[in-house]
Parts: sequence; C-alpha cells; structure tokens
Amino acid sequence: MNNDIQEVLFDQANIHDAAVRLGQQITQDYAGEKPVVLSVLKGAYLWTADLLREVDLYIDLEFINVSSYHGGVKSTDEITLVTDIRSDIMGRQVIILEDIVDTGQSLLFMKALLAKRGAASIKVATLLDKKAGRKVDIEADYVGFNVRNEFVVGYGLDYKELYRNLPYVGILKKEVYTK
Ligand SMILES: O=P(O)(O)OC[C@H]1O[C@H](OP(=O)(O)OP(=O)(O)O)[C@H](O)[C@@H]1O
Ligand code: HPA
Ligand SMILES: [Mg+2]
Repeated sequence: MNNDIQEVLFDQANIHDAAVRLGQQITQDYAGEKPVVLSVLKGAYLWTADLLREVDLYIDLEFINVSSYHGGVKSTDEITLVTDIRSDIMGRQVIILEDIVDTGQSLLFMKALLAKRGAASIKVATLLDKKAGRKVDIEADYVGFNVRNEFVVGYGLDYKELYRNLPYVGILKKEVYTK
C-alpha cells in the first residue's frame, strides 16, 4: 500500500499539531457553549477522533454520511445522503468536521440541509483545504493545511475505498488510477 504513494505531505506529527491548534481555537471560540459536532463519514473518521480529543467542551457528536466521489478521483457532482443524523439541530450551533474541502459541493449540500433544519450557526473544521479544486464559493472556518491540486489519500481519504488506514496524507501515484 505504501508503495502507491508518490509523496508524503503530512505525517502523524504534522496532523497532531494541526489537531492541537484547531482544538484550542474551537475550545476558545465556543467557550460556555454546547455545540453539535457533525462528523462527515467516511473520510473524517480519524480526524474526528484526533481533533475532538483536543477540544475541551461539552459536545454532542453526530455522524452523517454523504458521498460524491463514489470511490473515484473526480466528484460526480451528485451528492448522496447515505446516512442522516437522528438528532434535532434546530437552534443548535453546529460544527461540521471534514477531511477535505475540494470542489466544495459536499459542504454546500450539508450547509443547505442544516440551515433548512434551523441550525443557529454552522462552521466547518477541515483537515485539508484544496482551494484550487473549488467549483462553488464556500470556505472552511478552521483549516489544518492547504493542499495543492493533487489527488491525496490516507488518514481517512480513499481511492476506491482503499488507503483510509494510512497514518499520513500523501499524493497517490497517478499510475494507480490511470492504468
Ligand atoms: O469538496 P468536495 O469535492 O465535495 O469533496 C470533499 C468530500 O469528498 C470526499 O468524500 P467522498 O464523497 O469521497 O465520501 P467518503 O468520505 O466516504 O470517501 C471527502 O471525504 C469530502 O467529504
Ligand atoms: O484529493 C482527494 N482525495 C480523496 N478524496 C477526495 N475527495 C475530494 N478530494 C479528494
Ligand atoms: Mg472518498
């Protein structure tokens, strides 16, 4: 599996530093509040575990599963709500946890859904921000790292459902998905 990686961009130590930095910011920004944290499956599973252990707040943790890439390297431009949340978010402060914001379409879909359901505020904490990939005008509030316009895998991010268990984020060799 490691042989399919062209370059390691962020290792475990880098990611831990980002979790500490963002965890402290979120703890300060939401002091005295009890936000709902919405983790976006599957990609955000490791980021959720690492970031939230650096957040010193009472939080409600919820999971939502939206899918756009369906395993490939390109957004299908069609967002599917695979599993919805069960709790009522009316009047709540919501923090969405993403592994990556790329075209921005998944995020736009979720923000619209949460706004329609009456969330009081919606912010986004993403490990990776691929600004060059954007197709819609949307930004994350908390960003671990900016990433260049390459297809990356690892630490939750997949290609054909594989590589999510790599302990780092790296660029997938092009030959893996062009052959
Ligand atoms: O900004 P976008 O272009 O919408 O891309 C970002 C989203 O796409 C990926 O999810 P994917 O659809 O691959 O589902 P997964 O998390 O289960 O892999 C990623 O985990 C983000 O949720
Ligand atoms: O670069 C990426 N890698 C894996 N999944 C993704 N989903 C959006 N962008 C990416
Ligand atoms: Mg994916």
